[in-house]
Amino acid sequence: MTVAATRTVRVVAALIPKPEDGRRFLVQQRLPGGSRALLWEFPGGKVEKGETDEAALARECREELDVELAVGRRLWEGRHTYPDLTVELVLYLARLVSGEPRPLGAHALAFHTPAEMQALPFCEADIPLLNDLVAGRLGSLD
Ligand SMILES: Nc1nc2c([nH]c(=O)n2[C@H]2C[C@H](O)[C@@H](COP(=O)(O)OP(=O)(O)OP(=O)(O)O)O2)c(=O)[nH]1
Repeated sequence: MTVAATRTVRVVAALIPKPEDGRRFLVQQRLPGGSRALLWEFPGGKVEKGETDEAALARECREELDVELAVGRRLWEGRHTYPDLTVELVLYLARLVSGEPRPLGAHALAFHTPAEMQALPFCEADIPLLNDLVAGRLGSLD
């Protein structure tokens, strides 16, 4: 039996605290119809060739949310293999510098606490991340 190797992509994601409310963070619901349809995720996307993680995250959030971000420290990194794709997921702390998030590339946007996120249907790659976030294992999020 041969097992086809899936494509591997580096995906950067942002943990963005709600302004004036450090307990809640921005999450987005994926569009219907595509891969991982209607599952929730952190804003971000694939890193392009020659791009830094920080530049990719700022570009994705400009394109998908119409906001400018200040990207801070790396919080978490993990790998997950879906049937179609292997994702190297890297989460960064980020702050909104300007703009109000708009769902330009998502079905919905919401601010939630980590415990509330655990009750949502989230992308599988994020489950260990959410466990660490809820348990306070990502360190200071200020
Ligand atoms: N932005 C983001 N993507 C995530 C997370 N968790 C997770 O599994 N992913 C997956 C979903 C997508 O397959 C991929 C991100 O690719 P993308 O944002 O460019 O979205 P896309 O719809 O073009 O992706 P795809 O069809 O190629 O899978 O990583 C997350 O927390 N944030």
